[in-house]
Amino acid sequence: MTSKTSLDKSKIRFLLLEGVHPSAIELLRAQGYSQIETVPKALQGEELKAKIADVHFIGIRSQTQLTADIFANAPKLVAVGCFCIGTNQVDLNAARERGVAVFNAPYSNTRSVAELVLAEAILLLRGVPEKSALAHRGGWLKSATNSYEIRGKTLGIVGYGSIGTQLSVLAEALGMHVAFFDTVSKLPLGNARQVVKLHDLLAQSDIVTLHVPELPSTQWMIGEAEIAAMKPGSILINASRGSVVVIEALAEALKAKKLLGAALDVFPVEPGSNKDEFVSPLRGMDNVILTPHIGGSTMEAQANIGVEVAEKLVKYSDNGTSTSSVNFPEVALPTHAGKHRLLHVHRNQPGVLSAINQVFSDNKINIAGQFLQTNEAIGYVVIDIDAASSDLALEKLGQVPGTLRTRVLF
Ligand SMILES: NC(=O)c1ccc[n+]([C@@H]2O[C@H](COP(=O)([O-])OP(=O)(O)OC[C@H]3O[C@@H](n4cnc5c(N)ncnc54)[C@H](O)[C@@H]3O)[C@@H](O)[C@H]2O)c1
Ligand SMILES: O=C(O)CC[C@@H](O)C(=O)O
Repeated sequence: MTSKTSLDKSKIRFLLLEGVHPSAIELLRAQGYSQIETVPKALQGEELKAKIADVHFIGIRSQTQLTADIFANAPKLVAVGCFCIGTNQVDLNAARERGVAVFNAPYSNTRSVAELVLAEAILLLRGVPEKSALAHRGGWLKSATNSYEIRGKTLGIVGYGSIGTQLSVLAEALGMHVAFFDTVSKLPLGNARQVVKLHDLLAQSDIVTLHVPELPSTQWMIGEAEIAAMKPGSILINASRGSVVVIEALAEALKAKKLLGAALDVFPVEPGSNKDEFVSPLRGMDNVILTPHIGGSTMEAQANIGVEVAEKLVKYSDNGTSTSSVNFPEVALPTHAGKHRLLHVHRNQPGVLSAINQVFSDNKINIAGQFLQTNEAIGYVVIDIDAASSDLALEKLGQVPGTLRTRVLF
């Protein structure tokens, strides 16, 4: 071994925020990583900049905003683990520009969200939130008025992805009719049917539930006009992102009794920790279920997410495998026993690959294995070579125009 460039595992620092499940920490430790700092809440601003400046991997959930400014203060950062589905809290382009790979857990909490939504639909159709709140204040509302079975009702799902489809199957098992709206043509499961226009879906659903990602096209997609298009006496459920619903329009519709009730798990502004105050125009409305962004917060989901994302970070750290990254070219790599592995992340521009190959031919370095994948913005080349040449090759690769980041593993 001649090189001192591969960072020893004992020096690789992880920062895990927002109460990432201990299963992640256990897995990292079992894989030989010992420098793991945990913080139970989200960090922001100067506090986040100070912490991220020194770490190689950061783990977050939905509250920590990783902006271009934050990435500019993270010179050592190799990868981000989002211990959740949503990645809207991360500036994925800024990460990519710095050669930082971002991973998430696209499936582990989907069942938890689907179960919560169904439970809320049942409780709201029975008027349970108001009846329970009244009973807590000493009241007694034994009445069938505005109480309905879920059987035979139409569930309108907006966004028929991992969560929407699970919900579809579970809802049909309870005897519901399912209709959905999605911008992409989707195979309907069971007897579900796709509706072409959002407003048509809204007009025919007894319960509308939102399962779209946060995107420019989904921002405020449910506003005054959409709520007006909903059936009188119907229910709105949002467990997607707070930016999807215009909360003031919803509050007005609830006050006007246009809607029977609503359940919200996500909000335009959410407290960063359990100690901060939750502020919303929906506070105090007994026919509204308000939950603190816990759609995916079950012991099962969090434990699975901890393992899933930690495994992805370990694979990327140990071996360079970037499979299922949300912003990075995906490369599944074999082991590299006996060889040094060079990782080169570069802008996807003409001439970079030939310049890389030139480094090896000019310096007479034999390539034992080479792997390449590109996306529209960056390229990721992995090259296995003999240990004796790795210091020189790494230095030369770093000088190739268009280079964003280099690493060596052995
Ligand atoms: N409340 C929680 O705790 C919680 C937990 C998990 C996920 N989520 C949120 O739920 C979202 C959905 O999760 P998923 O796993 O089902 O995602 P997914 O990517 O599998 O599915 C999203 C679906 O929305 C569709 N879509 C995109 N834009 C649309 C538009 N403008 N109109 C209609 N459909 C559109 C997509 O085509 C896709 O089918 C996540 O992005 C995340 O923000 C919240
Ligand atoms: O656990 C969280 O903070 C986010 C959960 C959910 O919104 C997700 O995107 O998976």
